[in-house]
Amino acid sequence: MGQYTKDIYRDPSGPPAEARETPYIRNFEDTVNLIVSKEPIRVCVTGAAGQIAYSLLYSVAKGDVFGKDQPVNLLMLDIAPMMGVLEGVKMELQDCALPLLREVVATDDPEVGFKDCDVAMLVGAMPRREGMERKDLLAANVKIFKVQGQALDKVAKKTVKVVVVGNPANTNACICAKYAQSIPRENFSALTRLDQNRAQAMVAEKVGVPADAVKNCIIWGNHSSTQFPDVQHATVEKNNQKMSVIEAVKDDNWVKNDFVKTVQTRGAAVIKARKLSSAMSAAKAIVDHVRDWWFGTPEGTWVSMAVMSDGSYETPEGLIYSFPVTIDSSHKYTIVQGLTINDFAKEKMDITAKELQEEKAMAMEACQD
Ligand SMILES: NC(=O)C1=CN([C@@H]2O[C@H](COP(=O)(O)OP(=O)(O)OC[C@H]3O[C@@H](n4cnc5c(N)ncnc54)[C@H](O)[C@@H]3O)[C@@H](O)[C@H]2O)C=CC1
Ligand SMILES: O=C([O-])CC(=O)C(=O)O
Repeated sequence: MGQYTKDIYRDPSGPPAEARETPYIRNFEDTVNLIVSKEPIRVCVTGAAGQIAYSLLYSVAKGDVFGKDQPVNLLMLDIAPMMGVLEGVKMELQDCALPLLREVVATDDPEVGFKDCDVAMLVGAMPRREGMERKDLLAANVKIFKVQGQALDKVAKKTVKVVVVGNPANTNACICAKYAQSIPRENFSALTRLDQNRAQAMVAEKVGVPADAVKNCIIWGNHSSTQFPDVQHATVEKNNQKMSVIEAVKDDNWVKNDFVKTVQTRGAAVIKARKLSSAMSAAKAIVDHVRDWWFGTPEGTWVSMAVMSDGSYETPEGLIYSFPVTIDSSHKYTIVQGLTINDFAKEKMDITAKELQEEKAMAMEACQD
């Protein structure tokens, strides 16, 4: 056993000696050996001094995303005035004494933050306040993603997986990919998992089942109030019986109106109540998004990710549009094909595509100067 393993055994918070003969401890030893033998991966979180990152960093460092046997080096990026705060976050992470956490870097230089990174979680940007739409942040935020795209292009691994969270997330991801030409476009995504989780939880409450009994809700399009949350192909398990959500809910009016509107405006409702935008639920959604990208989706299940459109479902190519995807064990996602799109859905999907086209045009212009 290596030095690191011995240190864990000396740790008073480790397993009691009398428990070492139990099957649990044999598993513990296996896990420790795996941790010792695996190379750390490099994970960058931007906006690391902000509120989403405060939850997210802990989840990443304790193994919720990349597994309990995968060591991580955390690269935390924020802007110069936040370096003092970031030092505090770094101290707290160290004080958690997490066995998977190896190196912690705090920096305001994107080329340091993205150096050789395997995964980049781009959270850092200005959040909206009450009364704003996410696209109102475009002028302020889009240039951040131009600079970060250029830095990723220069120093990140070419296999880096990027998830953009900072709003307007889809368009920021589009700009980031554009300025990182040496990295495949498929490696860029934007977060719509929070919308999916909201939709799933809302349906579960309506039907009276736990959230994980609801599967395959879809978010189409933009992470904005034009997104289309769609349960036409979703299923629910109730009393050991699997059925379609439409059948379980038995309320077409709710599905087409209240449900859609509530998911579309949930972010604004949280801001109104908290005077700050969603943070805990956003961090949880980032964990879900990246974990599924890393490990793959379970058989028969798809998840929503905003990815580069290839024209599927007649969406304009070259937009970062949210689709249902399945993911294999080699981190490759595939847009689910062949779903029936009725007239109601088609109309909603076109509205959100149009908004994304407009945002992209505005973003390209903002990046010229
Ligand atoms: N896609 C989604 O589902 C969601 C997106 N968001 C968005 O995430 C973003 C972050 O939200 P919060 O953490 O609540 O905001 P926050 O204001 O608490 O933190 C943002 C952090 O980003 C930093 N930052 C600003 N410019 C930066 C740059 N160029 N490089 C690195 N860091 C930079 C700030 O200094 C700050 O520490 C916002 O744009 C918000 O609208 C929030 C919730 C959900
Ligand atoms: O609404 C916002 O501005 C923050 C966000 O993206 C969300 O909560 O979905």
